Amino acid sequence: MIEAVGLTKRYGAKTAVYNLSFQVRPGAVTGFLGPNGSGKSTTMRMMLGLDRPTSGHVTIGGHPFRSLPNAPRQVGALLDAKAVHGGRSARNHLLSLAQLAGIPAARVDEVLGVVGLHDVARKRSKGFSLGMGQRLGIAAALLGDPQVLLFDEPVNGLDPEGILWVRNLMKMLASEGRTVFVSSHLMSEMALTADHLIVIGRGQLLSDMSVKDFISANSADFARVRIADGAQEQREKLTASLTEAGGQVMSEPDGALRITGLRLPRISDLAHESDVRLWELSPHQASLEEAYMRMTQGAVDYRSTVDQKAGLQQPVHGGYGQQPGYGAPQPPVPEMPQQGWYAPPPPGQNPYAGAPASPVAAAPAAQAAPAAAPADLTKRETSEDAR
Ligand SMILES: Nc1ncnc2c1ncn2[C@@H]1O[C@H](COP(=O)(O)OP(=O)(O)OP(=O)(O)O)[C@@H](O)[C@H]1O
Repeated sequence: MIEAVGLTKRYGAKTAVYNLSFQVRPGAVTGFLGPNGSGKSTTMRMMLGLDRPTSGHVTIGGHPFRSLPNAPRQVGALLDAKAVHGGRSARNHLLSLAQLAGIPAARVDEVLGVVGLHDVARKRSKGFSLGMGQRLGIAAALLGDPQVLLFDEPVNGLDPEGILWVRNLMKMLASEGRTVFVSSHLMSEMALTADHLIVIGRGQLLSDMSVKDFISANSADFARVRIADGAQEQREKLTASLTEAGGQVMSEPDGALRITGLRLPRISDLAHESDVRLWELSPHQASLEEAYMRMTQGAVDYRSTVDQKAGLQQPVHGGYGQQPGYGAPQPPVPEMPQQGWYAPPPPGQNPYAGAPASPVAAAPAAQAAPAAAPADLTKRETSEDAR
């Protein structure tokens, strides 16, 4: 198990990590998420004794990394796949690591096989592609057959087959009872790989819960309703009836209706009572990406100025004449923001409201970051970064 308690790291005036406390348990894949610059790598470096906390501490199996006896056999990590002597072959690179840790040479060939690099094992790593470099980094992490594994962006640069392989590898390692802690920006991948999530923003804990709970806490389940193409009158009737019954109705880009606040049987009853024939009535849960975007948008430091729709938009009320399948103007059903990640808010929140003002405000009460955050956590001053 990995345990962080009050972990804080300052670089001069910059607070990279602030008062982080969490546990990473064995037997599960724990995803470590957060926007660029939120402190994930700094946290992992502190776990591995590569950076010293300003305050607080982090232990692995109850010990700080630096006092673990024969650490490479207990903890394997991939932090930076490029940290390899390019003039060495993959095999020699692993052999030198194995020698330092007292690991038999036979294990090197074993892990080369596991990561699929046996055919290029004697080639110099400087000629390796990004994905091959990642595989070599993963091989190094597996070398000591450790119980605890840390991976910083392990699928970076991997092709679809490689991504699938990493996914299965992580799950297999966890199913063997190991502690697997993995950072990634690929939400769709995390949704398939992780059991549990630790989410940080600007160095502070935003969330520590299962993937399922995370999605439920940061978005509402919704129903999708589709009625016959061109059935304009029916659409209006149904929208009015659903709204009257307390539902929130939004129009999806293809003309389907997205409904929150009403359960499926109720929607079905209301459609029946309104004499509206449905082509689709289906339950949906928001994706991890949608829930993540909703939770972290207040903690994003680096955002393109080209993105005119940063944050949740006030829905546009108005015509839908150009929507496919609808020749006539459509009723004034609010449109969903035209971003792929729009998620309805959790129950009880106004679906038309903007983004939460801060990551602290967005965090569930039990997981909220400390109220008294240092001043520089609310403002990113990139010029101070001395990396
Ligand atoms: N050695 C350092 N000196 C000064 N500032 C640093 C140092 N290392 C990290 N930082 C700063 O601390 C903050 C957190 O950085 P970190 O690399 O941990 O974030 P991250 O979540 O891993 O980001 P990314 O997702 O982009 O990899 C950033 O503002 C970064 O510039």
